[in-house]
Amino acid sequence: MGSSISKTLGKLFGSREMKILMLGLDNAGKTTILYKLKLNKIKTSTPTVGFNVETVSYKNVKFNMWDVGGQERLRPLWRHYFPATTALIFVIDSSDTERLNEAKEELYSIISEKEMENVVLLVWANKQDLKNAMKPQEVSDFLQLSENLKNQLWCVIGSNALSGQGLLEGLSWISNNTSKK
Ligand SMILES: Nc1nc2c(ncn2[C@@H]2O[C@H](COP(=O)(O)OP(=O)(O)OP(=O)(O)O)[C@@H](O)[C@H]2O)c(=O)[nH]1
Ligand SMILES: [Mg+2]
Repeated sequence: MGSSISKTLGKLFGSREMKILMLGLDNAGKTTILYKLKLNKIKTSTPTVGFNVETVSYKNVKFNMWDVGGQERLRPLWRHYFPATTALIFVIDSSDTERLNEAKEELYSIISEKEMENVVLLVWANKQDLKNAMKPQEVSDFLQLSENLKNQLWCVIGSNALSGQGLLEGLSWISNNTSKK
């Protein structure tokens, strides 16, 4: 009841709420991104075992952001977080070129799931501040999304979780590319 009233009010005032699922290999920067957006602070984080969830409000949208641990032994748990996801954010450490192929395989295994076929996909090519980081376009080419994702909206944006560069741009892209109904 309360939730349906708030949804109706939300529609009147143009605000929306959506579930965002943030995944990616361990050490990609997911938790750092979450708390930079939520608190504008760099929280020294240890690897996530389980998940963190925070609501980030931006431009009349409440993004309920789920950040799930990315260590290999935890990845089989990812699918439990799929239901009701509007947007998938896949975070990549652009300086970890040795594990880029592993990241690509994990990304494709997520988006090939039936439950995820209608989500919009944002890839944050993170750690752009590092000298050896691949540029967003290089990450994008490597992932071959334009060849393989014909029916899904997707975008690759460079980010630096420490300074916040690229983070709000990513949320804006999600907001602009999801239904306003
Ligand atoms: N230089 C740089 N370091 C970053 C950036 N983003 C995150 N880091 C660092 O990368 C390390 C891992 O960050 P986390 O946010 O814990 O990574 P995670 O993706 O949550 O890892 P799991 O919880 O194991 O899945 C930390 O030491 C962060 O400070 C970035 O944009 N630039
Ligand atoms: Mg984490």
